[in-house]
Amino acid sequence: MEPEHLLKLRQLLAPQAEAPRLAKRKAKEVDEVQGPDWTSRYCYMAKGVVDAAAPLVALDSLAIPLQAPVAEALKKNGFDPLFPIQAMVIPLLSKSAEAADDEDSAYCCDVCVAAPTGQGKTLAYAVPIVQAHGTKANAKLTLVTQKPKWQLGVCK
Ligand SMILES: Nc1ncnc2c1ncn2[C@@H]1O[C@H](COP(=O)(O)OP(=O)(O)OP(=O)(O)O)[C@@H](O)[C@H]1O
Repeated sequence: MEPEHLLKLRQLLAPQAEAPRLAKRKAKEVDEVQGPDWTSRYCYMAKGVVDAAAPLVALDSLAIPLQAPVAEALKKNGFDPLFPIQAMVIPLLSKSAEAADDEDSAYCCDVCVAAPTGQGKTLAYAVPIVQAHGTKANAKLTLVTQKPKWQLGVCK
């Protein structure tokens, strides 16, 4: 019998006809996601949170104000208001970047952001990186992104 990981790999590489069935199963798994075990601070947003009823957040009302050039660039490019995940994650990561050297701070932590495709994760982590580098010559912010390329190919 084939080992499970090889079976999974084979399914992921299956021809297009297999894709819709696999995509459906994956979407179900997303609803039951468990937090990561490598950090106590993570943010998970349920599927469909960015719909007509979800409150968008005006840039100027963020818990921590953005640096003026960053806010200006976001507005100029049509990213005001922010999606909910951005309004949650940007202030948290900005504080986390500031507290990187202070191990006593509650914000000195890893942050895991998990949300279905299209919820605005890219800016949620990119904005704090730009901000951190704008204020500190030696900003300590490490980013690891996991891109489910196969899933994206099926969803989009
Ligand atoms: N605040 C915003 N206002 C308007 N459009 C936005 C905003 N934030 C992101 N977008 C747009 O929404 C789309 C989805 O955003 P993004 O690609 O960041 O989502 P994602 O969660 O990273 O998705 P994926 O998991 O596919 O990478 C993009 O076209 C992006 O330009």
